[in-house]
Amino acid sequence: MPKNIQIAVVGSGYVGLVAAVCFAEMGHDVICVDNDERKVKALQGGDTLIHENYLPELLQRYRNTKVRFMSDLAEATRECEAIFIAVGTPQSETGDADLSYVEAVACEIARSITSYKVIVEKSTVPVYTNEWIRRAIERNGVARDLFDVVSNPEFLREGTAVADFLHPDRIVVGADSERAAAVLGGIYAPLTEGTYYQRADAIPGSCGPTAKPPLLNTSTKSAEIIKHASNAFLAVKISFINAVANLCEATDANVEQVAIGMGMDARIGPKFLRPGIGYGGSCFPKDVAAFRSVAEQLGLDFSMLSEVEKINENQKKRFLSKVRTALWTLRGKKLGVLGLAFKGETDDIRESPAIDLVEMFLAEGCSIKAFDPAAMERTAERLPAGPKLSYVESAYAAADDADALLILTDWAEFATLDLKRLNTTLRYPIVIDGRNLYDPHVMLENGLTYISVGRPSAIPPREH
Ligand SMILES: NC(=O)c1ccc[n+]([C@@H]2O[C@H](COP(=O)([O-])OP(=O)(O)OC[C@H]3O[C@@H](n4cnc5c(N)ncnc54)[C@H](O)[C@@H]3O)[C@@H](O)[C@H]2O)c1
Ligand SMILES: O=c1ccn([C@@H]2O[C@H](COP(=O)(O)OP(=O)(O)O[C@H]3O[C@H](CO)[C@@H](O)[C@H](O)[C@H]3O)[C@@H](O)[C@H]2O)c(=O)[nH]1
Repeated sequence: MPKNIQIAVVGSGYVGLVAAVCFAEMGHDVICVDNDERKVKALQGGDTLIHENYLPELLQRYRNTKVRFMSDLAEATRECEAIFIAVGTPQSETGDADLSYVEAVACEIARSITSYKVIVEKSTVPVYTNEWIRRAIERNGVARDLFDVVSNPEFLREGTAVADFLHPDRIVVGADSERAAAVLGGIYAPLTEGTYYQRADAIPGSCGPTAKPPLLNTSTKSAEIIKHASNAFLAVKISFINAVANLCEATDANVEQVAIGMGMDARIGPKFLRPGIGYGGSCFPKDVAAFRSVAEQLGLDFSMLSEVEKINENQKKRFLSKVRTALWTLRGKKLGVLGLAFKGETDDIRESPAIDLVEMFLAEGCSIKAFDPAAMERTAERLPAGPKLSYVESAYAAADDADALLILTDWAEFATLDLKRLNTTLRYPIVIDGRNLYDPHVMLENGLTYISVGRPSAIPPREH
């Protein structure tokens, strides 16, 4: 029977908050610490602050009981055996990960250690950070036998964060001490022993009642590299398929068919081969840059990653050119925009290619009516509404009297629009889709001119 462990999670953002409620769901007692008092109060009051499936239910179930929110890291450190650091590691001006938040937390933890603690690096950090945290804690006068630092990278995706956390493909624990590895083994035991999945009220996901996700024990450095290498590899896949999509456009081939054919090879796999306007979000852009920077600092040539970044940037420019070609000119054009978040099912707009494109179209003299099911409030803080930009309440309001409708985010609801209604709402029946959400035949049948990514310009007959 897995035992209940006292856990502190520092940072209550996308990773910290999800980890905190999921650890409670796994049976542990959790203190979630944030130095943003406003967030702490909101969470104590039951406001999730971010848009994630299952998060409201879990927060409601455990808030102020098995998950307590506070800003006092010293108290949390004293009470808990394992302390997960889940604060931001944004990109610095040089491309490196900015580790100042991690450092501040490590030093604050060090000042409160009086008994053995496992400090867990959950934030995404470059190789050697584990050693660097350890030295920072020692410099604060903590005896070496009073703590260990473990690397336990997180692989959840936004939008499916809770299900991903509770149904991981793998759990990676990088530990240079058996004692610390055993604590982490205990924390994840409800998943690795499968007891969680036998519960009738378990959050559904990929692991069925008999599943047991593997826990991979590694060195701390290997764990750190696993995280950066995994994100960089996924970014490679996306840029690769985007480059193939461009080749398909040049030859009137169909990238969707090409991706299916490639993905059927078990060595390649079908996932992360969706072409579009490029990857965004708070992870891939910064993690690819940080991994490239690590290689540079080690004197190694990993220029492949610079190419990945270049292709990614270029995808947005190609999309803009497509819209320009379809409308002859951009100046003065009225565009309906569907999607502002960096991907569907999230309200996160960090490094969103959709927002980059909105800014590019505004700079070209277009006016925009934009709709996103969850990200409009955040976008309006960055790009306030004005004479050229308005935020509207539905996809059809965005399309109303527009010269073209652009699909920039792959929200599920954008894939099931009433096409007849769109046709009559738009000024010109043109849909330019940066996410390939529609079958071109269906668009044609509904009288819409449809332009997407990596598919033939003239629509060939339906395939049966
Ligand atoms: N977002 C994801 O999908 C994802 C997935 C896997 C890994 N990661 C990594 O996890 C880390 C966190 O990412 P995030 O998206 O949750 O970030 P976030 O910005 O949403 O949340 C970070 C939180 O840390 C808090 N914080 C900062 N300094 C603090 C301090 N000194 N004490 C207490 N709280 C403090 C902030 O107030 C904020 O609430 C990053 O390293 C990221 O790369 C993110
Ligand atoms: O085939 C694809 C898949 C994704 N994307 C884009 O890539 C970006 C990232 O998507 P996704 O990976 O689903 O979202 P994240 O929440 O950023 O998750 C990534 O980044 C996290 C933070 O490190 C990791 O934990 C996850 O494993 C990793 O998938 C988004 O802009 C997507 O639109 C594509 O263009 N094509």
